Order: sequence, then structure tokens, then C-alpha cells
Amino acid sequence: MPAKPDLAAVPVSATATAVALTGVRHEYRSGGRRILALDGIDLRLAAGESLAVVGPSGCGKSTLLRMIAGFLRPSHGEIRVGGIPVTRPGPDRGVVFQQPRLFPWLSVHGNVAYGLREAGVPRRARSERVEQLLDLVGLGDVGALRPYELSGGMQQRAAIARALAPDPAILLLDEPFAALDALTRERLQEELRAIWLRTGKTLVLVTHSVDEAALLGSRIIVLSPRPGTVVLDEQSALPRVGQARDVPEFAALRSRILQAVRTPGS
Ligand SMILES: Nc1ncnc2c1ncn2[C@@H]1O[C@H](COP(=O)(O)OP(=O)(O)OP(=O)(O)O)[C@@H](O)[C@H]1O
Repeated sequence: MPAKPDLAAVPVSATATAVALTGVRHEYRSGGRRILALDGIDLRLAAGESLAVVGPSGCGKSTLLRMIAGFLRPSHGEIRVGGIPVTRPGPDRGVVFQQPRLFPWLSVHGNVAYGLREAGVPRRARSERVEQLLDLVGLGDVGALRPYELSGGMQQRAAIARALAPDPAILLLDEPFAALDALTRERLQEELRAIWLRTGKTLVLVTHSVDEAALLGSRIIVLSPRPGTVVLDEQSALPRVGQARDVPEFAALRSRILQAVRTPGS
């Protein structure tokens, strides 16, 4: 049997990149209307934290994530990543969307390698890195397949591997498992948790699911209905390894999150 690559060898970012949002407010202007999506967001995220962002529909979760990604500039306030103001997307921030958005004309391997090729990483190093990442996300055997030959869960794993390829310090995930069936979703949640523990990445995860937030957040924030403001900001005391869902703290944390979602301003 061929030796499995040492997954611990997947490089962990050396820089202690953190995210800082100061006085962030965002207002959309659409058809003469102004929509205040987020207001008064002050947040400092330490490197290696996993921040779950929960809140009712339309409270500005995706807006927050898009601003950290650099797709959108805040109307007021400032966002810094690793101390540097965010003005555009960059290789220090990998993004995973609800839909995998894989390139259908490329193999799974080709999809994961794409950004590395664009960045001029030599073929051999590229290939080694892609193999490691495919193993990390459990797709070691299907690199040669095309996205349409994969299940939805496998496609989302490939999207996660693609986002991790440039070794971003921060992984931003916007409802990454919302389109998957319940069983696949649960499995991928466990896998993402393992990937986070293994790689030490800073994660920002937007989710509607209170369970998902409780399971995956080392820190959880709840936003109020629009304009989104932070109404709960809690560090999780759940064990990082083992079956986090089975410990009593899980149910307690879950119910505090749920209460904050239901009674904004509390
Ligand atoms: N491009 C846009 N132009 C105008 N308004 C927008 C735009 N994008 C979002 N909005 C509005 O801003 C508010 C926040 O949207 P956002 O998508 O950030 O919320 P969300 O919490 O992620 O919602 P959901 O949970 O339903 O995905 C909503 O009222 C939405 O209608």
C-alpha cells in the first residue's frame, strides 16, 4: 500500500494574521433606496479562531463576510487583515460559497491546482500540494474526475481544497453546507472541524444553523435583524476534539445562541 502523505506537513501559515473590524457600517443603495445592512461592528479576531456568524435572514451576515473577503468596501469604518487595510480580495483569504462554483471543464485536481498555476507555482510543487489537499478533504482517489462526476458533498470538499490551495491564513465560508442533505452536511461539519484543527487556519463561517455555529465556532457571534449589530459574542468552551455534540455544554451553548437569535438586543 502506498504511504499516505503526512497531512501535518500541509503548511500552516506562519504569520499571526488576525481580522479587525472597527466601526464598520454598510449601507446599500439600490433603486433610490438606502438599505442599512450592518452598523457599529467592532470585532477583533485572533489568528486561529473559528468565528461562527449567526443571525436571521437579511441581517447582514454575507455582507460582513464579503467585506472581509474584499469583494465589498464598508460605507464607514475599517477592516484590517493582518494589520493591513482590506481594499480587495487577496490570496491571504480563501472563500467558499454555498455553491461549489467549480470549473466544469477542469478535473478535480485541475480545479484545486488552478490558483497555484496562476500564481506560477512550479508543476511538481503544485501537484504535491494538490495531492495533500485532496487527501486532507477526503478526495484522494478522485482527482482525475470532473466536477459533474462528484456528489454535492464531494464538490464542496473540492471547493474547500481549492480555497485552501494558496495557503490562506483565513478561510471565509458563506453557508458552505446549506445546499447539502442533512447527513452529508453533518459529515462535512465534522470534516471542516478536523481541517480547522489540523491546519490552524482562522475561520469565519456564516451560517443559519445554530447547531453548525455551536459545533464549529470557537467563538460565536449573533447578529440582530437588519441593521445587523452584534447581540451575542461568546467564546465556546466545547472540547476541540472528540464528539462535541455529545457533551452537555453543547446543548447549553446551542440554547444560548438560539435565545439570542430569537430575542435580539438581549
Ligand atoms: N447588492 C445588494 N443591493 C442592495 N441590497 C442588498 C444587496 N445585498 C444585500 N442587500 C440587502 O442587505 C441586507 C443584508 O443582506 P445579507 O445578504 O448580507 O444578509 P444575510 O444575513 O446574509 O441574509 P441570508 O441569511 O438571507 O443570506 C438584506 O436586507 C439584503 O436585502
